[in-house]
Amino acid sequence: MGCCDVQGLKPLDLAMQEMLASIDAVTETLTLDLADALDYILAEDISSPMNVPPFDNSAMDGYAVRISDLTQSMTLPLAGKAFAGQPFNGDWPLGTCIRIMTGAPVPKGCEAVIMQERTQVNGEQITFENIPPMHDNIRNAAEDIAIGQAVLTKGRRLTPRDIPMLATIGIDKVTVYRRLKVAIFSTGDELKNLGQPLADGEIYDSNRYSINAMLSRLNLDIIDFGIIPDNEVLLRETFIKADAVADAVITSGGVSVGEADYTKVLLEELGEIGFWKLAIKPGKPFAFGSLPNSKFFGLPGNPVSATVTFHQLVVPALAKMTNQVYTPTPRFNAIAATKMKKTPGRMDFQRAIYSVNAQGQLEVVSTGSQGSGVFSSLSHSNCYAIIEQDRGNVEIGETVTIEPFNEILN
Ligand SMILES: Nc1nc2c(c(=O)[nH]1)N[C@H]1C(S)=C(S)[C@@H](COP(=O)(O)OP(=O)(O)OC[C@H]3O[C@@H](n4cnc5c(N)ncnc54)[C@H](O)[C@@H]3O)O[C@H]1N2
Ligand code: MOO
Repeated sequence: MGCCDVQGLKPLDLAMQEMLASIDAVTETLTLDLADALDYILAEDISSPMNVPPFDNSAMDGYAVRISDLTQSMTLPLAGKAFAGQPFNGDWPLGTCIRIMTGAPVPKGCEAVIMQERTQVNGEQITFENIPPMHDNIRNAAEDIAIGQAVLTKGRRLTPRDIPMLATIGIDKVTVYRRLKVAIFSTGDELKNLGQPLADGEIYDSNRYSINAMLSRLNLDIIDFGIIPDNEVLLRETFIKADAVADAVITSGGVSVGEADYTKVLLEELGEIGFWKLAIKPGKPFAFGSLPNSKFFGLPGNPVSATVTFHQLVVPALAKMTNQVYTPTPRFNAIAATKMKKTPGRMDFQRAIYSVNAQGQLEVVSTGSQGSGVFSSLSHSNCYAIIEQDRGNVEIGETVTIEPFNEILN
């Protein structure tokens, strides 16, 4: 078949390629006031309708001068004032200077602005310490952005840096893609909601908290169906309801091979399996597929596996669904300062802590137990140590790839 390794596990890069290729992005757009557009995905290219700054203006509070006047005399009488928003529009006689404030348009003929700290003021007579270079302290029209220049492109997620950029060029409405609707539920008879006492064999549902928290970092609508017990009829009903209202359905649990693991069976019955079983650790039984109206992401029940697979696979998939031009999180080489146990066969996303050592090098230590149920290992970490599929144990001093956590986990 050529798609999988000997254990029938699909390598992560192949799974990512297949998953992203099968995802269609939403096409519906809406027009929003700029102030409401944070975190939406831009559905248009934006070029500037104006120059920024729109006019030559002063970078300092001081005095507008002509250089030729200063070569005659270092003391010039004052001939007027220019404020930001109140330009000097009068006649500017030769041999005089104009008082000017930061941001005020420079008067016609001005060759430099001298900051007031470099002057002595004696009534209306201003004495300058030295002759400045041409154009000193003048901010040129269009030096930031020229009219017609490309500013932001389609597919950009609007950040707190982009909103003021668009305000600067006078854009008050933007066309963006609509928010995704994402349905989530946890499966498992053993799961209880917070606030309820635990009977023997029961645990709290923490996966919906991690999925909800990570989804909250993205700009989308969450429809939470709660905990669904391991009951095929109830699960089928919930799959159908979730698919009817959402663009993406995300579940946790029930994807393994146990007797109560119905997720894969229902996905096969109601839709189509894209893949199931990846060569990654944690997260081997991650399932991806299509339902009639939505894409389906089945996260493994183990809490670390659910978080890691959501972070590594579902976040890029949701980005594609919203038309976002997605930039992968940067990875770096670091020196292992502890041993890391690893069996060849799957790509490990071990939980680790990176820091800069006394020699200025990146170094990484393991957070200890790497069990998929040991959530404290993730809670204490600040990065993944990503150990290649075919590699074995990592010894102290070896180089290992790290991925510091991005804004989804921080
Ligand atoms: N015979 C095999 N058994 C298992 C395999 C396997 O290949 N063969 N894979 C293991 C791996 S790897 C994982 S990961 C898990 C995945 O199992 P499921 O997705 O079916 O999840 P569950 O069995 O429902 O639960 C696993 C574990 O996680 C706890 N859990 C489930 N949901 C939640 C939740 N919402 N919040 C907190 N904890 C949760 C659950 O109680 C179990 O302890 O399968 C292995 N087994
Ligand atoms: O691969 Mo499972 O996700 O280790 O726990």
